[in-house]
Amino acid sequence: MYKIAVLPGDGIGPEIVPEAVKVLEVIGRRTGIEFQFTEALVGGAAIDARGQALPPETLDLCRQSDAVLLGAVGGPKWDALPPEERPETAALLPLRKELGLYANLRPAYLFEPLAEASPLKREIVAGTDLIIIRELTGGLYFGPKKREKAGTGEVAYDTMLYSTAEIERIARLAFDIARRRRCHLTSVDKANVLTSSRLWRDTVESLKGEFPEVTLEHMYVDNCAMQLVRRPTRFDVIVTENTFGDILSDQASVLTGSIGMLPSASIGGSTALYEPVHGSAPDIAGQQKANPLATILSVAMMLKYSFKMDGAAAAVEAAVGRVLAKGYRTADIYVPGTVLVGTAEMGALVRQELQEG
Ligand SMILES: NC(=O)C1=CN([C@@H]2O[C@H](COP(=O)(O)OP(=O)(O)OC[C@H]3O[C@@H](n4cnc5c(N)ncnc54)[C@H](O)[C@@H]3O)[C@@H](O)[C@H]2O)C=CC1
Ligand SMILES: CC(C)CC(=O)C(=O)O
Ligand SMILES: [Mg+2]
Repeated sequence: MYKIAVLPGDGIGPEIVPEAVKVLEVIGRRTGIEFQFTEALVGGAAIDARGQALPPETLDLCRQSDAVLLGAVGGPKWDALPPEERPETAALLPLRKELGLYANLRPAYLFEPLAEASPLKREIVAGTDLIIIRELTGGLYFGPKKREKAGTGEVAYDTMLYSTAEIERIARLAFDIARRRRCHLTSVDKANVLTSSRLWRDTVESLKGEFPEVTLEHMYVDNCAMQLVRRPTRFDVIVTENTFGDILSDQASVLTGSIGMLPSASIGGSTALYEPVHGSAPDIAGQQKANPLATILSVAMMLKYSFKMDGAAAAVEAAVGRVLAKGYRTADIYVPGTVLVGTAEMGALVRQELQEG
């Protein structure tokens, strides 16, 4: 029996998360493995109900669970709160830090039927299969920060701070993942300007002797942003700083058709967390327009990484592939000639394929 903490959060979270839970229920029935789901409050929903974005009982539940499934947090309703109370900075970042989740795995894989859904040309995106390994508990989002009065105005700063140990552990993980894929690792930094990037580059470089089968290259983040849309198939594994990885993965999602297709796994602690790469999408929340596939593919990652159920993970991915091949699309990946469906309908189609497959 596996215990799963379910944190729907805000915006489209409560629409997409149930679809992923129901996929796990099908897997449970198919394999005889019991998944026990316990729901908890996080983000704006927790602020409204409990007065704090990450209630202690939510954190306790996550610590006691075998895996965490998260929707997304944040939205205009809570944007005016002081930074230390906002859903993003008071729930999401502390949750990742408290659980020790220093590595965020963000695969950008193009399901072939979606080549036309990308605004980029088919010949550019065809064959896209890369993974961004984003450092998740250090860097610019976690370094010392301040905003204060200065003269007639204000000054503010954030700090991109890394230790050798933090860079070594994420780099080793990235080398290891590259070793199991196509043996090509791109370390992305801004070492021509940033001191922390120079430490990053020196540290990654110092480890390459441990992984002789992996080809290592270094690339500046601005160039990487450009190469990603110019020739995405040149990339296999990308390892990078927290903020750089956050930005580059949203960009990489466009190669796959939509940000609604990009799953993620945050690992490194005793309990891993799985969530779509996108946010709470307040512009479409409550309208059954959200694409649940990023969240469904996130539970495929849960099956693989937390429960070592590689066959079940592959079955979920294959079911998603077949639904797309049959022409069903949520609005974000719709093109003329395909069949427009809503969030729950897309979830039901995946479950049907899983049951039949
Ligand atoms: N992990 C998390 O909890 C994250 C939370 N956020 C928060 O989410 C809120 C909204 O942020 P945005 O910058 O608008 O980013 P967003 O990722 O929520 O939305 C960006 C655009 O992508 C679309 N989109 C996102 N997910 C989609 C899906 N599953 N299906 C179809 N379309 C989808 C949205 O409709 C929107 O047009 C903010 O409060 C932000 O801080 C943002 C990113 C991650
Ligand atoms: C609050 C942000 C750090 C969330 C985000 O954009 C992400 O993790 O992708
Ligand atoms: Mg992001």
